[in-house]
Amino acid sequence: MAARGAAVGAVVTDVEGTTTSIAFVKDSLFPFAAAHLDDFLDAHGEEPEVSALLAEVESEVPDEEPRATLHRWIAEDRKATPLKAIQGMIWRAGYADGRLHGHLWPDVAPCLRAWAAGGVALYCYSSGSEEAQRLIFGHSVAGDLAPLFRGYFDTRIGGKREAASYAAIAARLGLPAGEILFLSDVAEELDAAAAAGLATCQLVRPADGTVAAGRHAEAADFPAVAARFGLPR
Ligand SMILES: CSCCC(=O)C(=O)COP(=O)(O)O
Ligand SMILES: [Mg+2]
Repeated sequence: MAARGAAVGAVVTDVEGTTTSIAFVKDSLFPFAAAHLDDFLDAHGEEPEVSALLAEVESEVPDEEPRATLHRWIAEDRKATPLKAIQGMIWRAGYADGRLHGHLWPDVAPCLRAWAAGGVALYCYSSGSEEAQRLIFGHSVAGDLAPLFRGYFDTRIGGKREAASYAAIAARLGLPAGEILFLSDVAEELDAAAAAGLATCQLVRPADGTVAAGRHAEAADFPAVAARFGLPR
């Protein structure tokens, strides 16, 4: 269960299912990446950054062509770090020319603005790459929210269901773990954060069909998070 009483100095938020609808990620972002993967690899596959990511894919699945592995991983919604990095690079062009706009639930932007203005340090931790996180907030339906965030963490720091990842994030923030509030829709991620000493709150958004786990504080939207944890409003 979430710690109660310690003032929240920082909020670390998940994206899919927390700030953003699951449908946007699954029905817009992932199909966009799948549709443009081949063209992207044809154009950029020899560039050092991309070829290093392809080598990572190949080292994980040596008996399959990396391009086929990436297509399969997209279809399976695998949270594999090199896939996530390549997806972010593909989405970059879509956000830049207006084919993509980052979905945010309407309650999210006003709260993020109020929390940042009130001195709460905002961070993001998602399976999506750091670039994908900057893009979704930087090109959001509510405008450019990227300046509100002090930092972004992806699975390069560790998996979202591992307590060590949250301990590493707390160390990077330089705050006691109990003063950091982690928001997510996924109970196993919240379990890991709580095991590292972070305060936790599960976003249980009816529109996403999230099921309450019953072992963390719960909120249906960001204003309810603010009310529960005494955040600026
Ligand atoms: C950061 S936008 C892309 C989201 C994504 O690729 C993903 O896998 C969602 O994972 P999350 O950890 O935000 O639930
Ligand atoms: Mg999520």
